Amino acid sequence: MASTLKVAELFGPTFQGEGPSLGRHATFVRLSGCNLACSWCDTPWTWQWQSYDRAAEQTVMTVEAVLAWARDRADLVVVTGGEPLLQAEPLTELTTKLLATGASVEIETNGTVVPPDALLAGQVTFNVSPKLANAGMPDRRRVRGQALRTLAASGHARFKFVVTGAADLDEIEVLQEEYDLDDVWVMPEATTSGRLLRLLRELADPVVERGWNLAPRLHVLLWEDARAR
Ligand SMILES: Nc1nc2[nH]cc(C(=O)O)c2c(=O)[nH]1
Ligand code: SF4
Ligand SMILES: [Mg+2]
Repeated sequence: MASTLKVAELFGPTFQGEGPSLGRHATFVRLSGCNLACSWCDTPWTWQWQSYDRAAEQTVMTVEAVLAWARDRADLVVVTGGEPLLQAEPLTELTTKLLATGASVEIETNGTVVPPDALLAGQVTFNVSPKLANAGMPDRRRVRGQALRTLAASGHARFKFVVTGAADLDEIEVLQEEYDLDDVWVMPEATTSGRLLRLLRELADPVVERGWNLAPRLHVLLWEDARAR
């Protein structure tokens, strides 16, 4: 039987709006389902089935159909969610086939799931966003040592933290020390350009002092909270 993925949205080309590849021409595969429940989640239609109609928001597609949609659409394919690693097996098949077309592939993950060896061994880049206390869940749920250590040791991960103010930064420092995270990016929690700019200005000096990277959310600057941009 053909392997399938639960898909929330296919969109692009657009720009990678977050993290170290910010500004790159990219196309997006947004997978459905998440194992966390962040209070400020900007994609609740991928998992919040009390508020969203699962039958309307989730489409089961074959890996081949997703591949046919994504291939040759952009040099960079970003797979996001939800939490894409909840579908590790078909995700590995999809990304392996995408890489074989010559595309670069990034997976956005919340850093709580250990990727399978076949995915770690390949050329996929992981944009890992471990969640801080500001997401409103206990740390044992959102911080998973084995997953963070495996990702950090893979040589294919960079770490992007969603921050609601400068007071969150000490928490990142603790995680950086404990899990040996060497490529730290800070991103404001904002779905409007006004809040985004205010937080960027608040964060700039303290982030530069700590030797970290700071990036906005380009799609929010351009299109505010529009879906599928
Ligand atoms: N343009 C754009 N860039 C993104 N980078 C990560 C995204 C995400 O939702 O995970 C995202 C998104 O939704 N849009
Ligand atoms: S991990 Fe991402 S998709 Fe899941 S609830 Fe948190 S912000 Fe939303
Ligand atoms: Mg997002």
